[in-house]
Amino acid sequence: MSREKAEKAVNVQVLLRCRPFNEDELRNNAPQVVTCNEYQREVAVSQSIAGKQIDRVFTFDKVFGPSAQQKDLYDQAVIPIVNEVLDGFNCTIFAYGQTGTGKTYTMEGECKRAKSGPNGQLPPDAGVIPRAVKQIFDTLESQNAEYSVKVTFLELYNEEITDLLGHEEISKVILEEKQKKTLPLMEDGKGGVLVRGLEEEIVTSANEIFTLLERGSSKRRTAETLLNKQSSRSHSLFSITIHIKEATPEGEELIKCGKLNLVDLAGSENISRSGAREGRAREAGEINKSLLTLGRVITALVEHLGHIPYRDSKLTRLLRDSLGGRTKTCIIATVSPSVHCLDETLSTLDYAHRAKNIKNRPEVNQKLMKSTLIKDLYSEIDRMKAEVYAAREKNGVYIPKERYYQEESERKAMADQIENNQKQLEELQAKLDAQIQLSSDLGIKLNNTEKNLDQTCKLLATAKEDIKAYQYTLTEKDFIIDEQKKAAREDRLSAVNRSVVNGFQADLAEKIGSLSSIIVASIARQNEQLQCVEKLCHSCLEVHNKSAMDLKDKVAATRVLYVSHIEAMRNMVHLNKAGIKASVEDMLSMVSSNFSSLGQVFFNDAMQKFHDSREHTSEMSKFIVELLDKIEEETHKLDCHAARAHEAQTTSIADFQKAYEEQTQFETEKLLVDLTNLVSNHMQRQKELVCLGSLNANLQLLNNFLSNGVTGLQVDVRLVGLRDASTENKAFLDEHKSIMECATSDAKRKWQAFSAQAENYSKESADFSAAKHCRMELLLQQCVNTVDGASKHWKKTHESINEMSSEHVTAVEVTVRNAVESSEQHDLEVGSSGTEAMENAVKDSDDIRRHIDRLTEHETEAASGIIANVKTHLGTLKDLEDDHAGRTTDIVRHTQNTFQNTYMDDEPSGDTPTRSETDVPSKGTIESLRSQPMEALLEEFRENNPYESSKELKPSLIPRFPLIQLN
Ligand SMILES: Nc1ncnc2c1ncn2[C@@H]1O[C@H](COP(=O)(O)OP(=O)(O)OP(=O)(O)O)[C@@H](O)[C@H]1O
Repeated sequence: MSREKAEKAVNVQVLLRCRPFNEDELRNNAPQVVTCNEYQREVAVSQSIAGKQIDRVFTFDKVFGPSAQQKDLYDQAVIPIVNEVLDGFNCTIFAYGQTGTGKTYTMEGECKRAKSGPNGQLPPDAGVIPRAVKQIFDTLESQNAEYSVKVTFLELYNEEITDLLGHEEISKVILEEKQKKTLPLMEDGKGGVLVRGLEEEIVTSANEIFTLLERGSSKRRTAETLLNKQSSRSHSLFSITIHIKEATPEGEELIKCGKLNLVDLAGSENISRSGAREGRAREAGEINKSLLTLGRVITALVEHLGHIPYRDSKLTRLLRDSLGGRTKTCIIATVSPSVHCLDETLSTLDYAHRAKNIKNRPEVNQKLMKSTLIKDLYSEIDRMKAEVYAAREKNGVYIPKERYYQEESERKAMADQIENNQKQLEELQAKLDAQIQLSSDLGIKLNNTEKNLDQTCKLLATAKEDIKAYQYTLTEKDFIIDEQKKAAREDRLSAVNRSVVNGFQADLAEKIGSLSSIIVASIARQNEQLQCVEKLCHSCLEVHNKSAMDLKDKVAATRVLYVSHIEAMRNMVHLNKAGIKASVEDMLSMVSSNFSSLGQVFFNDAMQKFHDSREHTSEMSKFIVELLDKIEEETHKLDCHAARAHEAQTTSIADFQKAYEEQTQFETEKLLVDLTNLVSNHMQRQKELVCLGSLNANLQLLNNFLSNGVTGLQVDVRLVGLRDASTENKAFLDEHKSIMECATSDAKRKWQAFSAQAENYSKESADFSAAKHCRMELLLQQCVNTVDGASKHWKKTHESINEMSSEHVTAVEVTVRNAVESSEQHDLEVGSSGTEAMENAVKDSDDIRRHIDRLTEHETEAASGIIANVKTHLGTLKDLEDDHAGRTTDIVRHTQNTFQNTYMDDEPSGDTPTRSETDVPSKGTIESLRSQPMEALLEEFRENNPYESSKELKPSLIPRFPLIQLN
């Protein structure tokens, strides 16, 4: 192969299509074993081999999974091929796969009547053939080219070819088929095949081809029924040849030629699976012949063997150019996803995978000039005529010279090869004979060796039996000797052991006695200490109770004090009120007496003034009454507040006391219960003399518990509550004091205003009196002459009026001053009583706080006492524990010493020299020997050790350990 040609070589393109599950598979719920990865162009097949799941992965040029549509496959894989046909290449597409995997579906499609619809669209199920036809015609039409298209549609069944486009009546075809069985095959001059009698239909439109296809398919179906053919066992070949007219720039006409072969192969399954029986075996064989030859052709092409067996089947002869020739080839392998087809799927995948390695050297068909083409056709006709003539005349086959020479040389080469093979065969035969001779010699030797081996084995068995008997006798002897030796040694050792054990027992009893007395003493001490703790707890409780009682008394006393204070204040207020009321009444009565003593005639104006003054006085009196009411109200409020404060304090103290008592009681009870448990646990543990370490844990528990008890007295919270209540009281009293101060200053102000006004009134009335006096003097002067006697009288009257006025003013002044003084006094009293009450409250609060502090101190002292006590107790227990530990270690050490050093048993040691004591037996030995003579010993030995089981010693003869018996 030249370099240029090798460069042009292209691999056969192999696609894989996996169909979806069919209804049967879905109904049977068949597991899926094929997985397609279209993107990676991989197909994975899951196999279960020896219980292991193994995946085999195959890679192809393109992979179409179950969901791939007809259009997808066509667009991605076939369109480029059809374009190449239109460019003048010859291309072939094979569909290869097991029956029922979709070869026909892929090539033809479900819709046999694949005629395009009104808008030229094909149905979605249309396969490769209708789509290719449509693409070809669409392209030619769009190019406005001059073209001619020819189609052939053949069926290859049982190595017989049928033209599916023949115009004969079906019955005629069947008759011909039955008579001739086959259409004769002639070879053309170029190594291709010419099928005589085939009709090449010249068509002008896609629809015409669809009609022809339909006719061909129906012919096939009829033949299937009438001739009992099975379409799955036939190969179908649809070819479409295109001639397109082109013109050179010089105006010469050229013909471009391209051919597309679309082959739907028979089912690839083996004969047994295809259901071939008896009469059909030949048929199946023939089918296989085509497929097998196809496989062999592929192998030869892949392995670059010199001879490619195209001629061995009609299929390979028909498609010779598509396999390793100048044609571009594509194989579509079809598989099922189901586990039921696993074997066939794997075989298809292997087959298709191998086919990937076939290399073709596609060449574009030379464009022929029309004249050349016509010339060629004429010469073709001549050649064919010559062939026919030669066939008729020579009653044989006409073969062109070149072909003859080529075949002759091939034949010669094959003859040479056969000769070579023959020689190789002979050499191999000689080698085989030599090997057979060698193996027969070896067989004889092997027989002899086997015989020898049998004899040796028998001898060995006899020797083994003898050895066993000797060993038994030897063991018998050993046993007797051992028994005799043991008896002597046992006597001695048992005496020593007994004294050691007795000594040890006494020692142990003494130690245990002293230990138990120590434990009893320690328990008594612990009891004492625990009682001490209990007492401390009781005293603590008493202190608490006493403190609580004191607190109660203190609070009650405070309350009484408060009540008495408030009562005193209330009395004082009443007193003041009564005094003020009385002085006002005095004043009123005085004013009214003055009023009555003045003459109605002369003192109308003065009366008016006095009337005003009385109104002012009554207003003042009202104000004072109001003031007193206010003071009373404030006092009442103070009283209420004091009662509330007292109540709150009493409640909080009672709560505190209750909580404190409960907590103390609970803690004490818990403490006692825990202590009792602890003591009983401890006693129990002491008795068991083990687990001394747990004492520490118990003591730790006790310590924790007591510290919890102390910290559990949460008095601070309640103290804070009391303090808050006192502060609240103080704030309230402060507020009350400020109210009282306000009221007092207000009253003062009013009194001052009132007294000023009263003074004014007095002055006015004095002025008024003076004016009257002057007027009266004038009148008197005028009437002096007339009323002498009356002069003295009026004088007296005037004097008496003056006197009365001054008296009246003085009396009012005195009254007012008294009222002011009493008010000030009252103010002072209220102030002092408020201060006193406040001081009392503060003092009481401080007392309570101090009392509680003292209480806390007492408690802390009591708790520290308990802790100190417990610490002492802990120390004592630690000493106790150390003491116990020391003593226990003594016992253990002593025991170890006794059993490891002092105690001895009947264990044979290598150090003991072989003594001659057997010769001089002790008394005990003699006795034992007397009671057990040799025969008896032998009998005992044989009874315990029958000859068959002489290898195993009876348990009684196994040496015992010294402690087994003691414990
Ligand atoms: N990709 C697919 N999508 C949908 N249906 C499919 C597909 N492939 C095959 N089938 C269906 O599976 C059934 C068998 O398919 P088909 O007749 O094409 O198989 P085959 O390989 O040509 O079998 P045989 O060797 O017997 O001719 C048909 O009913 C077809 O419609």
